[in-house]
Amino acid sequence: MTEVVTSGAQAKTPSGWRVAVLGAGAWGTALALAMLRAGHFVRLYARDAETVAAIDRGENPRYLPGIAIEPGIVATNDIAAALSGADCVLAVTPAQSLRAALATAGGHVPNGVPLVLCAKGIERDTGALLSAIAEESLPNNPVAALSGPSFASDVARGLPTAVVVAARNGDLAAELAARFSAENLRCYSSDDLIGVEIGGALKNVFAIAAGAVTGAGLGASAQAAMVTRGFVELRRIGAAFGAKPETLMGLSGLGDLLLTCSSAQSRNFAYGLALGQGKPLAGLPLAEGVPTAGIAARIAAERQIEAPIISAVAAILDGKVTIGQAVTALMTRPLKTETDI
Ligand SMILES: NC(=O)C1=CN([C@@H]2O[C@H](COP(=O)(O)OP(=O)(O)OC[C@H]3O[C@@H](n4cnc5c(N)ncnc54)[C@H](O)[C@@H]3O)[C@@H](O)[C@H]2O)C=CC1
Ligand SMILES: O=C(CO)COP(=O)(O)O
Repeated sequence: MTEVVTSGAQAKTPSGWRVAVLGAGAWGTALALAMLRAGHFVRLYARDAETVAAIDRGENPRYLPGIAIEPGIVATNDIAAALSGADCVLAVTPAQSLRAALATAGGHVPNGVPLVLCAKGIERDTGALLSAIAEESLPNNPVAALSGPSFASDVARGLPTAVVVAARNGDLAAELAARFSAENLRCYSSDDLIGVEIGGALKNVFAIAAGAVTGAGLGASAQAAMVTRGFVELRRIGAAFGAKPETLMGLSGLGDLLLTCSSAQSRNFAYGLALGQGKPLAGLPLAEGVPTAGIAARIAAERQIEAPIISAVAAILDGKVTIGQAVTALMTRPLKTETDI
């Protein structure tokens, strides 16, 4: 599976893989840089020629403004060229575009190579987890997920970051984690694919809630209460899907909640902030929690899982209730034992 490429900036170490990254937005570009630094030969697929040209110039101003893209990444808008001979594929489109992206990529992904899902979300129309979409779209490729507290700009700048790589096969997860790790990217491994996916998908919904709490001026105490009780909902939904509780206590659950519920650098938090401040929402950058909130609320209702914060976020986003009404409803719910998970 490995090949030593000896020419120019694309030279790779003997242990380097040919890694294809699908999606040249903020996270795809950051991960392409991380893979390059880990010694891999990287091809980055962008749908538009403009992004390819920008990356060739050493920048991606639309998605990672102000960050220099090191030479060595081969950008292309030719999907066949991006995937030809790949040892590993990273899918880094938005969650709602994954199915379409894999349909385009499908015939070009070499059989048997791992497909690593790097998006965070649940498919709005079907309720499918991204691993289910991947296993359906590419049945001949083992599926993994990379998740955890990791802002694209931090990773692109090479700041120290820890993530988790999960696959149903723990040996595959460990191999991917070892191959992806580099000086400033520490990858833990896990065999709890579903737990890692659910943590990454649902934290976005709570990040919107956290932004809204801040934007509406409800105070730091409300913020802490919301994140804590949100975590309870995450654990309930995770349990219903068979996730291990310790996974949700890890980087892809608690870790990413801590990051994105406390920083306006998070696009989901920023979306909630604008919502709480009554500012316009149109034109804001991708906030994966928006489509995920509605479907997560539906899944919770169908499975009779108590998830009042997720339901409140979905109802606010649908314009069915105001933030004030949602807070009143949450505060006046029947009292209960805290440990009643
Ligand atoms: N930006 C971040 O800090 C992080 C993002 N993520 C996750 O990664 C996913 C992608 O996020 P970003 O890259 O930040 O979004 P982005 O909005 O910066 O970029 C999305 C990219 O996907 C491309 N795209 C959309 N549909 C496509 C398709 N069908 N085929 C090929 N490319 C397609 C777009 O052209 C764009 O370049 C999201 O699920 C997000 O939650 C995860 C960790 C960190
Ligand atoms: O998932 C992320 C960091 O771990 C990025 O969060 P946002 O999509 O909210 O910016």
